[in-house]
Amino acid sequence: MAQSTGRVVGDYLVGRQIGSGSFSVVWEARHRVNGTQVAIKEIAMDRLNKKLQESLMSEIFILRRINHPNIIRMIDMIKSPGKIHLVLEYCKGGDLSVYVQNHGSVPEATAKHFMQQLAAGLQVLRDNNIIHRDLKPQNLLLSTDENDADLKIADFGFARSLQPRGLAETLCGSPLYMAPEIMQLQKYDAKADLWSVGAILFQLVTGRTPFTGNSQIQLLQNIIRSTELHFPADCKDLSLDCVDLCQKLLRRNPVERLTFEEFFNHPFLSDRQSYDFSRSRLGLRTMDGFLSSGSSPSRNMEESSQEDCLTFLLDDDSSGPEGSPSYLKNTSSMKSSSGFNVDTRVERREAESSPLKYTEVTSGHSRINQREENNRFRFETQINSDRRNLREPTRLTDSRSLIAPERVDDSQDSMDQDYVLVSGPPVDMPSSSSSSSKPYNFPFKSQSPPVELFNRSISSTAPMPIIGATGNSIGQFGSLNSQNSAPSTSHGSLDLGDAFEQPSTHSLTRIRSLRKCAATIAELVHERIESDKQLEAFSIQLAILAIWKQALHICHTQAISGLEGSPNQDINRLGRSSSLKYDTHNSDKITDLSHYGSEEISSQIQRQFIQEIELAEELAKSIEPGNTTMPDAMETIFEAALDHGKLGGVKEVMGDIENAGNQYSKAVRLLVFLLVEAPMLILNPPLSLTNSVRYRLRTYIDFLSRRLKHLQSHRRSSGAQMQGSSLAMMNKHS
Ligand SMILES: Nc1ncnc2c1ncn2[C@@H]1O[C@H](COP(=O)(O)OP(=O)(O)OP(=O)(O)O)[C@@H](O)[C@H]1O
Repeated sequence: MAQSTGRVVGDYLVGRQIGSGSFSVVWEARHRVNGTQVAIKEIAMDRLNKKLQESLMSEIFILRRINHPNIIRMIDMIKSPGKIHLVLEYCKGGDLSVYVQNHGSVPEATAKHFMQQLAAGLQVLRDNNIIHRDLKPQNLLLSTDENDADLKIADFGFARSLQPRGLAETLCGSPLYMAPEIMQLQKYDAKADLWSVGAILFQLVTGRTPFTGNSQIQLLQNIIRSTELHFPADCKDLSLDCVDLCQKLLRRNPVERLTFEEFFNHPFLSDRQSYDFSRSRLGLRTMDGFLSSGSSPSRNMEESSQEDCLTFLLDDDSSGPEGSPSYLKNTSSMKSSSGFNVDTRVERREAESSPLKYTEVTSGHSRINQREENNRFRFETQINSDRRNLREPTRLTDSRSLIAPERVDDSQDSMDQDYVLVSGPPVDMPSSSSSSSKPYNFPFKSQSPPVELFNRSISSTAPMPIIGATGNSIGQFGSLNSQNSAPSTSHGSLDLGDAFEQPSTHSLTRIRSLRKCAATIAELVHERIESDKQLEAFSIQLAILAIWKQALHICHTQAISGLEGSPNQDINRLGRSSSLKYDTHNSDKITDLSHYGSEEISSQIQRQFIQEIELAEELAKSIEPGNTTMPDAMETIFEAALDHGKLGGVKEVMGDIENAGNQYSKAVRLLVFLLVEAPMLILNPPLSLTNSVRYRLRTYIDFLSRRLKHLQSHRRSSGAQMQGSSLAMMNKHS
């Protein structure tokens, strides 16, 4: 019999504690009149910021709508000062993780029973357009501790949004059931839940998780490296159906993974006697005058498959109930925010990308043992790189995510955190025509700090697509050479995507451009490391992660058709660009891509990305906890571009044409990155450029390109002169 604490919450007498989560304590309790046993989840509201409070409300909203035997039932919600108590049906059997701990592997029949129950619960979620995102045994509660217990899905995204996966968790925890696309911060869809289902099934029947790793990085590496699903030797008796279901659920590529309909209809679950799926269709209830919706038995398969592929940004948990992590917006606009065809099928099991989000270890309630075990990654610190904190001291223990490159802030929060470029009349800008013929009239004032490009704004809340770049000088850069910074070579051609301010829509061209950006910016990181500016290096490194994440995203989503169907010539171009001299940081992996197919390119990018994460880890370790100000990577990059421009000017004055060209090229690449790629990256907050700043960037690029052209013609003419004199010499000698 539970020991009562003597505390009363509403009509309930609170008993012993039965569990705890990151932001909650769960108590066993009884109704003081009828004695009904319940679980009370107590949440301290003062620990939640506004966004999290909204997520909690979203969870409550979801729970109140649903009445189904396989979804934890919320009986009541009781508010008290500073606290919210969710009165939940009591699950005597505890959670499935305890069951698995106690039983090890379970007979297939038991696994099938749990899977059927889970499928029924998931069907309700599907009907309500809810993605759970964090399905794992700990979130599956059991009505009893018997084999035929009812399984109930619990924890709808609230805890998930409370614990955005971040660096610390990335490094210290191991989300054994999390879909790789979520780990990689890809856009993901409802199928992410199906990966988790596969991992849970695998564990039920084998007694162990399909993939392991002491950290999220290791786990991800293991998932990526594996070519097929390995069942332990002692699991030979598993039915073909069971093995087949595990394999089809645990496909890395969500496109290849089973759809929900296929899952629901899989032969392993087809024994319906023990469970009636149709119950799930009746699961909604009317509450608070709110009519349930979305229960549509007639939904056809096509519709369901399409919805499986609805994507939304990771951790889009910020805009109230509908924007909560667990609420799948059923709008067509969500279908492909990337603009790529997510339905593209591939023959291969492609490895996905892997940006890992940076967060904290703040909770004392971690259930993940590795956290404690892994001192190497003890990461008591949280560095907030949000640009909004650029000039504000940021406590390293802040629990906000670091870069969260996948995050798009909600409008309210980003009101005061987005930076846009200062509007107003362009300053220090020579006209293109005047600058073109005057060798030293470059727009970089060497003695004064560069004009501050990035500024706070309360007027911009969302990434602004670059539009309206018409017929500007950018289009003239085809002859520039920014991609090739090797001093000994000519300056080649500058890849500006489609020669406008939009990145190329061609996947390989875009990847190539991103790769070049990453390589150039990587130089900055190394320069900063060498001059012991770890914090700056770290913040820039996060931008590099965002770049690779974008590349991975391209591979992952469209690529498949884009890469495979791409002309060889483009692949070769990608290969040729590997001669970047300054690509030391990245060069070993992404080398000559011309020899590789799309799958290999994708895995190379993944490996590269993981390397970059490792560097970020290293840098993060060297940062002292405490109050610190996170530099703004975009500003740093801009300043570096100006420095290169200035230095190029100096070199040109000194007659060092080769180095002048290199400096100009680097400056151009960084500026092009800011103009073309950076606004398209998923940064937190996103980078928005005003027209005047775009104009300024274009003008700088234009100026530099003219200088480069000038240098090139100078080289050509001196080369011709040299040739002429050599010929004369040879003639003389002959
Ligand atoms: N209705 C319930 N009946 C019985 N036990 C429960 C119930 N709800 C939660 N528990 C127990 O309490 C534990 C903590 O639950 P809670 O939902 O607060 O956190 P969590 O989701 O497990 O963790 P986190 O919030 O960190 O993800 C659960 O793992 C489970 O063992």
